[in-house]
Amino acid sequence: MKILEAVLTPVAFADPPLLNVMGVHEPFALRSVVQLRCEDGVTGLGESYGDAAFLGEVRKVLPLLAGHDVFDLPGLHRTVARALAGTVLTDEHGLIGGFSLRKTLSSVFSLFEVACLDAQGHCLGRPVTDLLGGAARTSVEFSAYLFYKYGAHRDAGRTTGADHWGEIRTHEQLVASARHMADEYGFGSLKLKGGVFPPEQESEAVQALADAFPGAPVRLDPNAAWTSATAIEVARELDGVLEYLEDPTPGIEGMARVADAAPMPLATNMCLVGVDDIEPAFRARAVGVLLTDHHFWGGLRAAQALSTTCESFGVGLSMHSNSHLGISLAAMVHVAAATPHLTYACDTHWPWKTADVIAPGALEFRDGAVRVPQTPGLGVRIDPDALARAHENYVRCGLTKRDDTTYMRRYVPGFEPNIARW
Ligand SMILES: O=C([O-])C(=O)C[C@H](O)[C@@H](O)C(=O)[O-]
Ligand SMILES: [Mg+2]
Repeated sequence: MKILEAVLTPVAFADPPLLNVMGVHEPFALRSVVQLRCEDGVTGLGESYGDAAFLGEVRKVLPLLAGHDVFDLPGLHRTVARALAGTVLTDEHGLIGGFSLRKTLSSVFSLFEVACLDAQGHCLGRPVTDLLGGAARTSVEFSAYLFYKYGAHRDAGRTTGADHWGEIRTHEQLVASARHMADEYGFGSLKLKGGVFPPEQESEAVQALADAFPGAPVRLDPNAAWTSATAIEVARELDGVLEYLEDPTPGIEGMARVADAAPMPLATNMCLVGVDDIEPAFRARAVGVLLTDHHFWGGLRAAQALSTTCESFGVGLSMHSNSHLGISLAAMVHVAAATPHLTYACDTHWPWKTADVIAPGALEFRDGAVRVPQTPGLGVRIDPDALARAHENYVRCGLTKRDDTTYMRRYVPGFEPNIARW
């Protein structure tokens, strides 16, 4: 099954003003959509990051794909490596850890690997899960991803685009947002994105969530906003309340110090973000739960392989998420379904978006889980009108990278990221 043409469409979709350690989400989140047009009318879909630097690397690969067999993934890897030739992509936010040649290659390869697997599935008439060795589960559980947020966006001093969530700052507002999400999606576990307010406030917020949802597992992710001493203090305070504590402090060494004293496991999508980090992080016992993400781990097969690695070392495994659309959710669901050692409900930003590029109906949440599509490939199709609208958003919004910190300065002049602030 040969690729005839690879088409890249940069897209943007409305994103609420969600707060994190780096600042606040801008009015649009950027993504890339790739369509591999293949023989026999087959199209393979992939989705990933949409900032200009990433798109620039993806564009180097596009012209090399015509004639490539979608079943030759090692050959695809060599082609991508050749096209990128030593580039290291960085980002402004560092929310998914450090940068490296390998991570850059893994990120760009992933976009095309997913699209090839989708095309393979269409060619064979089998879902992607089957191509990954079969389903370990028929549905994939997700947690409610809670954020503090502003009530509306700010466009050069003007307040615009209020959303139905309203402001989320107080414990009451946070619990109400969790209730809303749990009612609408049926989520059984909760994750709070922290690193926004002082640790005492976020610790009390977690307690308020635990009180409001008795028995529901709760996680807190301050994205390395704390020193290791503070992290140990908060971890002890939340003994018996938190299912796991995610990236409380920067670096493998700091995480190891906290892990040694914390009563609950530490999870990460920041200090262990590629194969080169596995040995040092596991040796230091810095991590109890690895949050994989096929977008930067090198595709669905590389993410799936972490199942064996983590199980061998007694480390739990779950999944990280950035703002994403339906092609990515489908990919996340298929790889999670085909990952035997998946030990916690996965993350998704899904509830925060209001539009998509895929035709509705393929992916639905029931009781906090998405049923694994049984149709060929990823099981999702592009809605051409929706894709055109999302591309128009991209052109009109004028954003070329994610920069939560600069945008935050419209709300808080002089704001600096909260990394290791407390
Ligand atoms: O678990 C995480 O660290 C993330 O999901 C990082 C994200 O970028 C999140 O903080 C966000 O979207 O603000
Ligand atoms: Mg995280």
